Amino acid sequence: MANRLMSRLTQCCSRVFMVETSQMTEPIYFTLSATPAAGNEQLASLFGSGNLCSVYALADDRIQSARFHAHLKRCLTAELQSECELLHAASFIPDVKNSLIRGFFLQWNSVSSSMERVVTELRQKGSVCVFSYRREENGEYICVADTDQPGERERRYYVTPSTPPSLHPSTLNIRNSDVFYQMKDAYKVLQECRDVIPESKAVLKLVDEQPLVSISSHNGRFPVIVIEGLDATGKTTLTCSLQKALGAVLLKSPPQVLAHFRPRFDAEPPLIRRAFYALGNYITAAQIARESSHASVIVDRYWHSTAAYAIATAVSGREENLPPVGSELYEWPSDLLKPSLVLLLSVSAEERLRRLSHRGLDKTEEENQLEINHLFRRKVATAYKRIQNPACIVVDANPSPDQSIGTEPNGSCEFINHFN
Ligand SMILES: Nc1ncnc2c1ncn2[C@@H]1O[C@H](COP(=O)(O)OP(=O)(O)O)[C@@H](O)[C@H]1O
Ligand SMILES: Nc1ccn([C@@H]2O[C@H](COP(=O)(O)OP(=O)(O)O)[C@@H](O)[C@H]2O)c(=O)n1
Repeated sequence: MANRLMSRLTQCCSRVFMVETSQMTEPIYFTLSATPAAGNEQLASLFGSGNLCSVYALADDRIQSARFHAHLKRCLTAELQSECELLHAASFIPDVKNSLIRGFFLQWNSVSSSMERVVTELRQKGSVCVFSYRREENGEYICVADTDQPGERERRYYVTPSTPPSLHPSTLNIRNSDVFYQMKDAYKVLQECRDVIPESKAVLKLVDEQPLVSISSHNGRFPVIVIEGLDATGKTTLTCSLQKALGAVLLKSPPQVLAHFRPRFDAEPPLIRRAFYALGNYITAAQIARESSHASVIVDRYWHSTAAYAIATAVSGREENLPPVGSELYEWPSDLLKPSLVLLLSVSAEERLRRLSHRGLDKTEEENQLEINHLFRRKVATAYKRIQNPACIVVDANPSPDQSIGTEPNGSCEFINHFN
């Protein structure tokens, strides 16, 4: 099986390979070709020192592939932490959606017995594809890959520099791997996981029990206001105040009925985790449709959170790598109930950290990452603001609750004064 999948990686001449040497710089791109080609500075820096190989986890189905990729990362990180540098790598076909296959690029300097052992063990595994790289004395860069061709154990390729694609390759797989634009697509992922994650059945049952909500179910009798923002921007504080002030019903996404499943799905790779949160929005939508017929509804996080976090996590590296403004990836799902208003609470990085430190609650792994990773936080904030139809109105949430909260200079309304 792995050999067949390996062919998918190597025999396709139009495939481009990418190695990310740091979060802040442009990845290194190259192709594998049958004829020698001149290198460039980037390849020289990559091949400059030590031993190199790349590893891709491959399986026939997407659930196995996603879980195996996460497993491989855990193994490589645990086994090789001190001995080698683990870089993110990927292979893709430019402009071809869902062609991205993620992997790792390993760089190690000395002759390391555990590196040799791990690489040999990986080669023997059915679902791992390993490429070795070296620089020849004549200066050519060579990649050696196993093959499944009769009479041929391995094949040599010349590593050839490639120009960066116009859109960052991690955007190729977002649709239906990180963000789901119809309920049936997220539903399908959890259906495919039923055997490996039994909790999926219970989640699907909860989804099935909800009455079907058409996007026009919210007929506007009572307003539905969604409050969005990064952790500790004051969503819970504001939603509670609004609930009291407006006599509104308070809902959240994911809904309470899914709360105890979250730790289970938070531990899964993005494909499964994001499908879980996507389905949560549809359960919340059914609750919104029900409640908004007799009262105003305030919702603590909804679709904007699901999409913004998913896109910011899926897109590696710099903020510029995010899908551009107007990309179809920021569209609202065609079958998800729309709120009347979405407010995005925005606080400065300093104020947010101050609030987090006062709160002292347990934080999810992702939130810990947010705290140390300003770049990721900026990407989430930018993705929030690019989501369209409905777009969110940015609210300056820096003032304390007893001060007025207005919109940011580019915002469009003075939303609420003295919400306490
Ligand atoms: N406007 C505000 N000014 C100062 N502190 C605030 C404000 N809003 C919330 N807080 C405090 O910041 C922390 C995070 O607020 P919370 O409402 O739980 O945020 P979220 O729900 O967005 O994670 C809490 O300790 C809360 O008391
Ligand atoms: N509607 C939602 C809500 C949360 N989420 C995910 O859940 C995480 C934050 O949810 P949370 O409930 O811990 O956040 P707070 O409301 O505590 O700030 C984000 O990192 C998202 O990945 C989502 O995908 N969709």
